[in-house]
Amino acid sequence: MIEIKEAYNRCEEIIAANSKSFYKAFSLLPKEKRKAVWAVYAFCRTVDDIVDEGTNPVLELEEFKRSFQQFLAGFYDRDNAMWVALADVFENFQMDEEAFHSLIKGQEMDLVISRYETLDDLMDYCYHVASCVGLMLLPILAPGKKAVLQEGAVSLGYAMQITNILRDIGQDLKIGRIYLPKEIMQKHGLTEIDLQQGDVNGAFVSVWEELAGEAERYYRHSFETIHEYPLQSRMAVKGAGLVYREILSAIRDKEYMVFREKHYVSDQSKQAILACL
Ligand SMILES: CC(C)=CCC/C(C)=C/CC/C(C)=C/COP(=O)(O)OP(=O)(O)O
Repeated sequence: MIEIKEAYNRCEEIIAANSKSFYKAFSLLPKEKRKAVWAVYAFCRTVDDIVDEGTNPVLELEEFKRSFQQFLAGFYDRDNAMWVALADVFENFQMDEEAFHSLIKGQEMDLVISRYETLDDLMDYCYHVASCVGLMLLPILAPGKKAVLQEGAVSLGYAMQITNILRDIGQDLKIGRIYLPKEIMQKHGLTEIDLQQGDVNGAFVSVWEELAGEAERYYRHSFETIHEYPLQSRMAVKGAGLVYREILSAIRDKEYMVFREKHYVSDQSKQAILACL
């Protein structure tokens, strides 16, 4: 049986090793909230890893869904840090179970869908894999404020996921996935062959910028309600949003070279953004 303190430590290691941006931004939270975010991150990472790295992802995801149902009924592996920490989170906060189910559904979409026809189709995917993370975190970040903050949390998830997609175009192509909606590619005359050839042509930049514009719009919309968060959480949420938004600038600075490289926000820029909050 793993001790609760040890369980949270393990979740901290998971977020620190996998997402420096989120780790840094959410370190601005008070301890109890920070630890809860680590546990939610560990849950998201586990589901994501099953889909991206599992040997039999369909089967493993089914198994994971069963484990989550069992967890909700109070039965879970006491040797598993994620479940132990998450059980503590569910005890201390009014967690939104539906959001957890929706996140899993989003990961299932990744197993069966590798192309998106319309922007609406893509946003439905973004809702499941990222906006739902916002809804999972909301009861921790802003207890009792769902009514006023839900829309902003969903928007921030949309914005971040579009950013993530625009950063990971090359990596996703390698595993056979194209998230850029066909209707937007067609509008600008970008073909799948251009993408496969890693051609940063005018059409590619137009598609990229159209989606970046969508992301920017969602970031702005989410920031409109930031004052509704309790003071303790405000800087962390705004910081996470600003740091993630900065990825778009980092890619523009590198002239949209997303096919062979992954662009990060430098530690210095992260520091500068967080210091200005
Ligand atoms: C209210 C609120 C806080 C809303 C935001 C919700 C949120 C944090 C969504 C995550 C979206 C996203 C693109 C995650 C990538 O994680 P990753 O681990 O792959 O990150 P990486 O970019 O560091 O690789």
